[in-house]
Amino acid sequence: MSDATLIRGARITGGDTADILVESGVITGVGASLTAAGARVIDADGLIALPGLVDLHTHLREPGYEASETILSGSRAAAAGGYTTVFAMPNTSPVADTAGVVEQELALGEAAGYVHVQPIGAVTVGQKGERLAELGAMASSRAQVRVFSDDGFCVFDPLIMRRALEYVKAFDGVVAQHAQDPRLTEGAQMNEGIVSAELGLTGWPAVAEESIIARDVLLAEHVGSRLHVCHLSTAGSVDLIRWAKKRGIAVTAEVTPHHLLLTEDLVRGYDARYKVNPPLRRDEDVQAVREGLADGTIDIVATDHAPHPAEAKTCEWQAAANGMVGLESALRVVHTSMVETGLLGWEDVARVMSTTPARIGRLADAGTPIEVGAAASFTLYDPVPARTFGTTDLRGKSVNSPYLGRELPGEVRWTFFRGRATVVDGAVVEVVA
Ligand SMILES: NC(=O)N[C@@H](CC(=O)O)C(=O)O
Repeated sequence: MSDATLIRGARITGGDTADILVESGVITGVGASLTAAGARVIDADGLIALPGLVDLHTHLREPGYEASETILSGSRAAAAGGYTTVFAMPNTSPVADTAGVVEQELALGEAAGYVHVQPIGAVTVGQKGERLAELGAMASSRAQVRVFSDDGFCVFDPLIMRRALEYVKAFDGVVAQHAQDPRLTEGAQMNEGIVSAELGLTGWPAVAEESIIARDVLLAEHVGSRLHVCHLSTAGSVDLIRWAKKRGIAVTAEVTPHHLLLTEDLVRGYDARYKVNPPLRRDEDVQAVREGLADGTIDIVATDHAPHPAEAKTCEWQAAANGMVGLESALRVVHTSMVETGLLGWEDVARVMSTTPARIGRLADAGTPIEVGAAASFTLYDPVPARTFGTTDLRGKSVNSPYLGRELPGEVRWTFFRGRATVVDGAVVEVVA
């Protein structure tokens, strides 16, 4: 029997309409009026075909915090959002700071089968910031780690940061920095500014992010290495990255969907779903990160999907954990914040949510355009008008989404990972067959 799938009439990356033929996990045809005897036919009229999304910043919580998420549940959430690759942050228990842990994560991702789970290695042992982890061993392991981060913590010691930047050059790796001066943010609960003063909450000042970015772009220039800045959130940070790129420094930067849409004003209700690190910022910052993403200063959108159990979120603000789930909503949030505003077209969305994150993470077989010969990893997105985002839209283990009850456009209708459907007509498949 044929394993072929014929997708009829999708708008390729939001542009011209064409059929897509998939056989044995590979795209074997893109064009008008394709035929394939015995193929399963999918009517994609009105749907936008995008290369499978690639998330450079996901927290999957396994090993160690499986009550919040597992590699399997997070993979399902990813597929629901149109993703075919997620880079898993190392703040697990044990921390992913050895070849053994990253290989275990890789294997669990393969067993789940929904997306490629690409482990990120910790920069320092136990993410404690004191001495370098086994970066070389993780790079040469079966997981072939190329991205290293202590995300959740800043690599604060400048000498350790310098050594990490120097070390990863040997295998074309990149250090993804969580830019947060820990001293300037001790006890911080939200963005520092007028709202924090009104609410009497300890502030997280923009300068705590900006001063680390300034230091690190200079270090990256000094040692001639690649630096990636995680979840950039302030107007000043955008200016610094713009300056660094103009100077020829090899820096890339990401923004999260929530920093493209939400502001600190939401904290006024003390609903801990809006508590996140870095915190939601001012409207001026949201405008600046949108412009930065539109003009290429910011390279990518990354979710910072951070699942937490109900008890860590349905409590008083000060006791609540930082973090929001984001895999299932990311494309819809980018649709409303960047496409509906005219700041990005769908080709740009494919670039910032698929092609460039794969390139930064040095994954050759992810983020590839929808063309003959490429792996059949893509998503079919229906740009339907806004409807209420609800718990049925969430497919992971945790429900700490800031969008519940909010109107968002669009719907992921189908996702294919290496030729196999992971989302079928809006529903995540139980088992990837
Ligand atoms: N982004 C978040 O708000 N939370 C992250 C870690 C972190 O960056 O603090 C998490 O792992 O929960």
